[in-house]
Amino acid sequence: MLLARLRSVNRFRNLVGCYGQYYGRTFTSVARQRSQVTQSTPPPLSHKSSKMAPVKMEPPPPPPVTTAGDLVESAKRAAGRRAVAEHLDTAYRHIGIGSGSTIKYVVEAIAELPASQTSQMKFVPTGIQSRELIRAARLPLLDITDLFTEKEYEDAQQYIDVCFDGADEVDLELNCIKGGGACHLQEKMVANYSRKFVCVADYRKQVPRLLTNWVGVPIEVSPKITEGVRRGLISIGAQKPFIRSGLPGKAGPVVTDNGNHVIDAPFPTLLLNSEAHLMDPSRGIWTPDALLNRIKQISGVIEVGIFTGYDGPEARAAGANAARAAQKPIVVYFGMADGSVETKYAQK
Ligand SMILES: O=C[C@H](O)[C@H](O)[C@H](O)COP(=O)(O)O
Repeated sequence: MLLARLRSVNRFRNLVGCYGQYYGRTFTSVARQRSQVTQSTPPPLSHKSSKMAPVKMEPPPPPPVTTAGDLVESAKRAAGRRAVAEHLDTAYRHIGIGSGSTIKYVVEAIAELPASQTSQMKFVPTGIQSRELIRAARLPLLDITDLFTEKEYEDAQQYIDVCFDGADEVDLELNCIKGGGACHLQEKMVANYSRKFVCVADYRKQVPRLLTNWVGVPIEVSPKITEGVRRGLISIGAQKPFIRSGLPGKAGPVVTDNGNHVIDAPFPTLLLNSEAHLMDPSRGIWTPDALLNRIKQISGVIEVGIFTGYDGPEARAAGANAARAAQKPIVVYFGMADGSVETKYAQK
C-alpha cells in the first residue's frame, strides 16, 4: 500500500518536471534575472611518487549550484505547501485546482496527504494541464460540467469549497492578471463557483498595480474575429495588442483548451479600483473593474484575464444578484526569495 503510494508520488513528480519545461512565459522580469552560480574549485591533484601505492580517489563532490530559477521554484513550492496546509480542510469535498507552474506544488502537497482523506474529495481542474496533474497524483477527478449534474443545480450556489490557483500579477487590492498559460476562461468559471479562491505565487508577481511588469491583459477570443477584437482593443487605449503565438511548439496562434485564440493587450499600468477618480479612458488609463467591463463589451471577446470585483465570501453575502461574480482571491501566498512565505489579504 505504502509502496504503491510512493510510486504514485514519483510518477506525479516526473509529470510535474515535464510541465515545468513546457510552460512558456512572457514575464518580462524573468528575462532580466541573471543566474547566480556559485562554484567551488575542485581540490588540486596531489603529485605523488609513482612508487607509492595507488590511492583510491573519490570524485570531488559536485559544486553547489544556486540559480535564480532554483530560487523561484523553491518560492513556488513553499507558497503551494503553506496554502494547502492552511486552507485544505479535511471536511471539504470539492477542490478547484488551477493551472500553471506553481499549482503543481499545491497538487504535490495534496498528493502526500493520506488517501483516506483525499479519496473523500473531488478535484475540479481548470484545464488540460491541471486535469493531468490530478490524474498523475491519482486524486479523484471531477470535470466542472459534471459538478452540476452531481448536485441539484442552483445558479447562486458555490459548490467548490476552495480553489487553489496561481497568478501572473497581483496588486495591493488582490486584483489579479491571469492567463499567462491561456487557461483563464476555465479558471474564472472555477473561481466563480468557489467559496474561496486561495492564490499561490512567487515573489515576482507581487506588484502595487497591475501591468507593472506583465506584458498585457490576456484575452481569450473567438478565432473568427481575432483581428476585429485586436482593433477594438486599440480603440480603447491598448498599445500594440498582439495575437499570442504558439511558437516554438506550434506554428501560428496559440489555441486554448477551448479552441480559441489569445490576444495580449498592453495598457499603461492600471490604477487600483479605489483610484477610479484618476481614470482617463481616452489615454488608456483604467481601473481593473472598468477595463474588464469595457473589454467584455467588444464583440468576439470570450473571457478577460483580469480577476477583480468580489471575492467568494463577498459574492455570497451579496446574494443571488452576485451569483457567479466571485473572482478575487481571499488571500495570496507569496513564496519569497529567502525561503519565507508572505500572506497578503486585500486592503479593505
Ligand atoms: O493561464 C494560466 C494561469 O492563469 C496561471 O495560473 C498563471 O499564468 C500563473 O502561472 P505560473 O504559476 O506558472 O506563474
